[in-house]
Formats: sequence, C-alpha cells, structure tokens
Amino acid sequence: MTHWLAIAVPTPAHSRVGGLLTYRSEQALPAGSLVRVPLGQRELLGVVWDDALPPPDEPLANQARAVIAALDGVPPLGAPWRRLIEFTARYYQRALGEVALSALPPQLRSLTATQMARRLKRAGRASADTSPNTTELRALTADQTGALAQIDHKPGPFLLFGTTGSGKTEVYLRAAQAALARDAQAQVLVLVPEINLTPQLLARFAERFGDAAIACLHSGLTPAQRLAAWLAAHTGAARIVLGTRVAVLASIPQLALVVVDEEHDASYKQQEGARYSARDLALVRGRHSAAKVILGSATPSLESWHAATPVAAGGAGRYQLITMAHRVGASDASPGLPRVLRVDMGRQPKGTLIAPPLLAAIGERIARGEQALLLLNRRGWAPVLHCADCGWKSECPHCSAYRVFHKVDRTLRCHHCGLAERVPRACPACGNLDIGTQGRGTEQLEAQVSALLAGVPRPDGTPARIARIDADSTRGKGRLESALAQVHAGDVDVLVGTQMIAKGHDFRRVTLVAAINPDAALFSSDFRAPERLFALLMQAAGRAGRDAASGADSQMWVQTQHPQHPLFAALKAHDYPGFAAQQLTERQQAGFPPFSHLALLRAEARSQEAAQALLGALAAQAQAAGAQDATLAAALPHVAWYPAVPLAVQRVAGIERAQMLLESAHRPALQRVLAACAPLLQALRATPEHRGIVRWAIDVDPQDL
Ligand SMILES: Nc1ncnc2c1ncn2[C@@H]1O[C@H](COP(=O)(O)OP(=O)(O)OP(=O)(O)O)[C@@H](O)[C@H]1O
Ligand SMILES: [Zn+2]
Repeated sequence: MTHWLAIAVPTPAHSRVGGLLTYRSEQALPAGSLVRVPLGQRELLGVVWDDALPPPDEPLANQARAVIAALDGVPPLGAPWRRLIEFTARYYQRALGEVALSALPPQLRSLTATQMARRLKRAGRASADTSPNTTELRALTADQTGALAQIDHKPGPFLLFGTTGSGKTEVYLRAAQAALARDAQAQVLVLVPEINLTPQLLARFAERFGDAAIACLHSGLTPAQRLAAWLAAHTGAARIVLGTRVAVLASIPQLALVVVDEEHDASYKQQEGARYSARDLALVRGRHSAAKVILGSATPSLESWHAATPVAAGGAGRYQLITMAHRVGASDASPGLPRVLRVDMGRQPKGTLIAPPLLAAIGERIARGEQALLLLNRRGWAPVLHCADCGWKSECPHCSAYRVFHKVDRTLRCHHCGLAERVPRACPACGNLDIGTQGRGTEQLEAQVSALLAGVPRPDGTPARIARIDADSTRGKGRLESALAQVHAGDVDVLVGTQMIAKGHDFRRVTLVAAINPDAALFSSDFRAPERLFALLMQAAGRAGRDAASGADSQMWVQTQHPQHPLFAALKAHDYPGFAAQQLTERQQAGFPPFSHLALLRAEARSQEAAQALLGALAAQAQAAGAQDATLAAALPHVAWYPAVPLAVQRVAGIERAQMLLESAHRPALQRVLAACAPLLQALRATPEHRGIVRWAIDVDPQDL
C-alpha cells in the first residue's frame, strides 16, 4: 500500500514550498521518522513531519517521488520537538525544513545503517548510573532553600534574580536533581552563554551527576562528537543536556526542566540564519513540553525583569520572581559586595591610564597576595594609528572602520573583515616617519601595567605576575581554559582583559576589580547600551570578594569622565532594581521593548543606495499587498515603518549594509507583516532592478540596533 508523506527537507529559506514536500512510501512511517529522500539530483535527509496524508490529486501523485530509505533504529522525533521547530521557523521567518535540518547533526546524513547501529549502541551504553553524588552536599543557604521551595511548588517560569556569588549554580543542581528523582526518565536542559567561559559550571554538573549522564552540545564539537551528544539526548541516555544556544533545538524527548544561566547574555541570540533567541525559545519549549523553566541572572535582561514584575507594580507578571539577595557566607550587616569607587578622570592629567589611587590600591592587593582584575573592552594595542602631519588614519579599505594596531605581531587588523597587514614604517599618505597611536587596548594596558607595577613585590618578594585574557590571547584550543585555570590557581596577580573576564567566573582570590575606561557606552545610539554597560560592570564587580573571608574589604573601581552619571550611582548602590525601573520608564516613554516589539529588515549590496532601494521597494509593496489580503490589511496600521538607514558600521568587506526598523505594540500584527515581507523580499531580489543585492535578512527581536 502507498503512503503519502509530508516531509521536511532543507530547501532554501522562503522557497515557495516552505520546506515541506510530498513523497510516497511503501512502508508506513510514523511522524518524526528520519528518512533519506531524493531532491533534484541530490539525496537529502528529511523528517516525516506529520501523520500520513490523504492520497493527493493526480498531477501531484504522479510527480511525488519515493522515499529512498528510513534511518533504522533512530527513534522518531517527538511532537513537542516538531512544534518547537515549527514555532522557530514561523516566528523567525525561515523555512521549516531549513530550521529542522540545521537542528540535526550533519552526520545523520552520511552514516550507513551498520555505522548508525554502532553509534546508537554506544549512546545507549552511556546511560549508566545517574544517581547523583550527594556524599558531600553542603548545607543550603536560606536564600537557596527559599528559592528551591518556590521552584518546587509553583509552575514557573521563574526568574532567579540572585546577586553575584549568591550560589545560583547550587540551585540549578538541586532543581535538576529533584526533577530527575521525580521521574526515572526525566531530562534536564542547561543553557550557558559560552561553553569555554564556563568550565566551572560544567565541572560542577559532572561532579554531581557523573560524566556519563551529561551530553554537551555546542558549536565547537567535531561532527562525530555532535552526533554522539545528539543521540544521547535524543534516545534519553543523557539525563542532562548542557550546552550553548544551539542546544535549545536539540531533541530532548523527556524534558522536565530548562535552566538558562546568565539569561541576560547577548550570545543567546543567533546572528545568522534563523536569528533565534535561545532564551526565548527555552520558554516556548518549556510550554510545549510542560517543563519548568528557570532563567537565572544577577543582572536580568530588562525584558525578563519586566515579565517578572507583578502587574500591580506595572510589570507583565508572567514569570515568578525569586530573589537571592545575599552572597554565600554574607549577612544582612555585611552583604559582602564590593565597595564601588568612582575616579573622576577629568581631574587626572590628560592621558592618565590608571589614576594614582587606583594604582596604589592594586599594589596593596598584590602585597597581600590577593588578585586584581582590570577590565578594558577593547583588544589590541591601540584602536587607531594616525599621522599627525597629514591626518591619515588606519582606515580599513574594505570597511567603514579603523584597523586596530596589534603590537605583538606588528599588524594593523580589521576586526570586521579580518584584513591584516604589516604596520607601515611611515605614513602611507605623506611619508612622515612619526606616526602614532590613538587610544588604548588590552595589549597596551597589559604592557603598561607591567611597567607600572614592576617595583611592587608580592608577599614573598617576587615580582607581580600580569596576564591577559581576550579573544587574541586565547585563540588556540585550550588556551582560555588554561589561562582561567592559572587565575584560579593563584599564578596570576593582575588579570587584564575584555568582557571575557567579567562573566560568571568564581574567582576566589580577586578582591579588586577596575573598569579602566567604560565611558564610550554611555553615549551609544543603541537604546540597549546602558543596560549592557550596567550588566557588564555589575558582573565585573561580582568577581570581587567572592570569598567571605576577604570579601568584606573588596573594591570595584570605575574610571570615568562622568562620575555623577546615574548609571554609576546605581552601580555604587548595587541597585539593579532601581536601575531597571529607571530604564524601563525611559523605554516606556520612547516606546521601546519590552513595551513594543521590533524587527529589522536588513539588506546588503555593493552600494548603499541599492541596499536602501530594496528596503524602500519592500515597504511600498507590503502596503500594496494589503489591498489583496484582509489579515495583512488589518495588521499594517499597527506597524510603524522607519526609513531605511545605513548600519552603524556601514560597510564590511566591501559590502554596504542598510536596515529598516519595524515597530509595533502588537506582536501578532508585526508577525503578520513580517510573514508578508519574506516572500516579497525574495521576489524583489530576483528582479533586474535589485540585481545588486548580495543578501537580505529578517531579524526578529534584534539585539543590536
Ligand atoms: N550552600 C552553600 N554553602 C557554601 N558555599 C556555597 C553554597 N552554595 C554555593 N556556594 C559557593 O558559593 C560560590 C558562589 O556560587 P555560584 O558560583 O553559584 O554563584 P552565582 O550565584 O552563580 O554567581 P554569579 O552570578 O556571580 O556567577 C561558589 O564558590 C559556590 O561553590
Ligand atoms: Zn575591514
């Protein structure tokens, strides 16, 4: 008997068919089955999307090709996973088949039946003993006990607002333990922003539940590792799936709990293809699978904070707020958070790198055998090289950005397109030999701090040890892990770095943190810049004084030209709620998220005019399309269209970039309009007028404006 199946295949985004094609099969195949199917000349992996279809009409029935084979032994993908993929494709305006197939490990395509059987057997073996190692469990703090009681009794979703060092990890571990104990099949998904930056969290889960119980999913895996981890999650062998944003789309059939650690982190947003937010999908997923969801942060995103604020207090009241206000080992009398000191750089001699009182404070820490972190969010030696005679600057020929001077290898490097060239000896424009740098990056900070601290001895009389962690210093495999391990081991006295050093680390001996030059973000045009800066500084401060014994005396220094800025005042008071309330008031007045919903339409072309022309044509066509479509016509008046403008970095690698902002207070209306935009963009691009377009994209809930 012939069965007719709708199968998801990876057709290009927004193709007419939307990613589901009809195939025939002589074998009955349940929804979710993985199959190999022909498409054109190729053989592709596909997913049977629904139960069998009724026989189609003649022409289609004759055209439909036959399924080549089913992937034996791999259990079908469950309905909750398929609903999640459908949601992702629809909400982020991509083709279903593309999203579905990109969430599957590529090796599924290439393995023979025997190879697959072997992999499955191996995955099954992993599910050894998952009873947690509870031999040396610590007594919980009162905050932790309270948090767990709420998680136990309420449905969620939860926003775990726990100050830095309040012990959120232990709450995740115990909540996971409880979920696994409740049901012998249950699985837990733990999302982290970046796997390499959080080796400690992974280590704590492995220590508690055993390596065999955990599957790790992130973008740094080899194809074989990715398949093994995916199979472990899909077959249920892995009770805990821990990973970065990609893990949110894994098949986890018995999902009972989702944890999103550092939920405010921007790396949860995918920046290409389906531009999904793993944090937002975690909530959708929790709903589909009836799993509890915990979002955790000391500095929640304002979206999450608003959602967790009760309606009576002006919030949306959608999440339950759990507060952990105390650091582990601290008391009400001494909350253990560092004292914040602002240095008015306007009163320092021009060009001062580190103000004398800060330098003295760092020296004191070194002399006591404690550690200091110096934060500067700019890598390289200097952001610009310039000629004082003719005004030449180290512009990138292909991007609207300056190339950064890296002294280690004496290169000028573009951080946008990657172009690297040897530093010229003389000004390329006028031949002047006296070319100089402007501004400072971490490389220079490291060198100058080493010089400034050369005479400062450690307790045993040996010289202070300075190290640096940024994207340059940690390029090789394992280098970040070993650099972090050195800091933990106490082999470093002063650590210089970018935001990488401010994230989640549980450094036990750091008692001083300094932001060297955080001012640039105060005046950014992106409405999220203050939120990001505040979170960065509060997280950075949170690395200081995590050991209660030395914590009482810890310090966070901020060097600024604007010491009176309210953002720094809120930081000084460790007042996230106050800062959030002030920001949310501004956003409400300006009509920004979470009080409205945004989407960006982006176009890239050889010329800025061509990129903007596509967006302009789209706006006109979308309005015109409303005349033919009642639901679109109803949605259009709820959506504001802003004019097409160049991106902040307008040109990258010779390609001009433009964007158009869409804003609406009404999410379904925005979704309806976006759904109309995707096929229109596709069609417009194919016309001769828009031949110059290189690519276009739709970014729903964009992070960067
Ligand atoms: N109940 C407890 N008793 C003793 N120590 C604890 C307890 N809970 C957690 N700790 C320790 O407190 C420290 C801080 O915990 P953790 O790293 O989970 O903080 P956090 O809330 O995630 O902070 P951050 O947001 O800064 O990452 C860790 O060293 C952890 O081992
Ligand atoms: Zn460039």
